[in-house]
Formats: sequence, C-alpha cells, structure tokens
Amino acid sequence: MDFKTWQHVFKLDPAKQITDEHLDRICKSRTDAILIGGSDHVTLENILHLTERLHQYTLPVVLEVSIIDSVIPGFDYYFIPTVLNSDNPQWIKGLHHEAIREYGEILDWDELVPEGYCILNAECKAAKLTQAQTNLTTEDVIAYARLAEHFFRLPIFYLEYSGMFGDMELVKKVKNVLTETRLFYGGGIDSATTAKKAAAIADTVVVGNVIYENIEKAIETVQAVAETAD
Ligand SMILES: CC(C)=CCC/C(C)=C/CC/C(C)=C/CC/C(C)=C/CC/C(C)=C/CC/C(C)=C/CC/C(C)=C/COP(=O)(O)OP(=O)(O)O
Ligand SMILES: O=P(O)(O)OC[C@@H](O)CO
Ligand SMILES: [Mg+2]
Repeated sequence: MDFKTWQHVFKLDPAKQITDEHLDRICKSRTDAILIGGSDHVTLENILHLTERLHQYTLPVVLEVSIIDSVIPGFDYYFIPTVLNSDNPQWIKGLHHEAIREYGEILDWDELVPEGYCILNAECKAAKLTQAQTNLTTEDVIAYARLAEHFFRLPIFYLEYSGMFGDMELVKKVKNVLTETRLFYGGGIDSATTAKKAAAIADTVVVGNVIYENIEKAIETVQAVAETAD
C-alpha cells in the first residue's frame, strides 16, 4: 500500500450522510483508497462514526487533517494540507506549528504526508476558509508547483477545484513541470467522461461530491480512471 501508486481515490466528507448501501458500493468499487476530509463541520464524532463503518473493509483509509482536534489513531496515512496560495500563514504553516508543538514527541512521521494545495475555485468553501488567492495566471500556478517540488520537496501537489471541473490545459502544464512530486487533481469529476479527462493528465484523481449526488456516476469514475491511467 503506497499512495504513490494510487490513481483513483474517493473523498468522503464526514459531515455528509451516506447510506450503508452506498458506502458498501464505494468500498467495493476497486478505488485505490478512501480519503476522509472536508473543510467545514468536521468533528471528532463524525470522523469516528465514519471510520467505524469503514473498519470492515480492507482498502487503505486516509485522514486528511483539517482540524487538529479531530485526529485519531488508526489510519493508514494522515494527509496534511498546506495551502500554498493562501494569504494567511495560519493555513500554510501556523496550525501545523501548533499541532507539532502539541504532538511532536509522539508523531510517527512516516504516516504523515504533506500535501501542497493550490485552490483554484474561488467559490469553494476551502478557498473562502483559507483566504486562497485564486486569481492566478498559468505562470503563477506553475511556480506553486515548482515551489512544492523543488523548494518544499512535497510528495503531493494538489490542484483543488472542489465543486467545479477545472481547466485541463492548466492541469497539463502543471503536470509537465513535475517529476518527483505527485499531481493530485480534484474538483467536479461527476462522470466517466470528466474522470477520463482528468486521469489522462493527473497522477491521482479525487472524486468527492458526486458520491452524494449520483452514486451510479460516482462508481463509473473508477473504471473510467482504470481504463485511462497508465
Ligand atoms: C493520536 C495521533 C494519531 C496523533 C497524530 C497527530 C497528527 C497526525 C497530527 C498532525 C500534525 C499536523 C502537522 C497537523 C496539521 C493541522 C492542521 C489543522 C492543518 C491545517 C490544514 C488545512 C490547511 C486545512 C484547510 C482546509 C483544507 C485545505 C482542507 C482539505 C480538504 C478539502 C479542501 C476538502 C474540500 O472541502 P469540502 O468541504 O468538500 O468543500 P466543498 O463543499 O467546497 O466541496
Ligand atoms: O467534491 P469534488 O468537486 O469532487 O472535489 C473533490 C475534492 O478535490 C474535494 O476536496
Ligand atoms: Mg466537497
């Protein structure tokens, strides 16, 4: 189990309701992993509840940390976002500093995977929360990708369009400048067609909202990515 081989992941929002039947279909879909994450209404209780329901399945489960008080043991990885295009240092390194002050002695660093986010949909909750500067040129975004790979040496650069399908020309240009850092793409994948477009470029595609809007379409994205990715 290595996140560097993942091509498709489902992102489950602990603040949203999902039936046992739909959760079962997601977990048996042959996706590579489940990412648990959201940008608001995330609590220890709703993470615990969702995690307990996932125990019966064998696929990797990752907690994408957005609130330090909601971190619990037992995940395969902890993905730690840093929002590179935020104007507020709190979301780049401030909360991280606080968390490491508190847990630094007991952290298993091998389980922590930092993600360099570049949030490009100004309307999404994560952009508003983190005061992301989304009005960026192609050159700006490419520079963030290079910053992630060559300066901060982050294992993941995450182009986040949460809630809308992004500019695939831009995603391609970003992919072309990355060699070691893995490119995650997320946002607006709502069908086999959009999944194929994103998977033809990004290393890993993340599928979120459609799980709650149209489970059939969500499931179709898994096969679509498998057929497209190398
Ligand atoms: C006991 C034990 C196991 C201890 C381990 C402790 C541990 C793992 C500590 C972690 C150390 C550490 C460095 C933590 C960082 C803490 C932290 C809070 C960092 C800030 C993270 C951050 C920048 C969050 C901002 C929001 C964000 C980017 C969230 C990512 C997910 C995301 C974008 C979801 C989409 O949100 P959604 O709600 O779906 O939005 P839409 O509705 O618009 O789609
Ligand atoms: O919810 P969607 O738009 O699929 O985006 C997935 C993910 O990138 C959200 O963090
Ligand atoms: Mg969402």
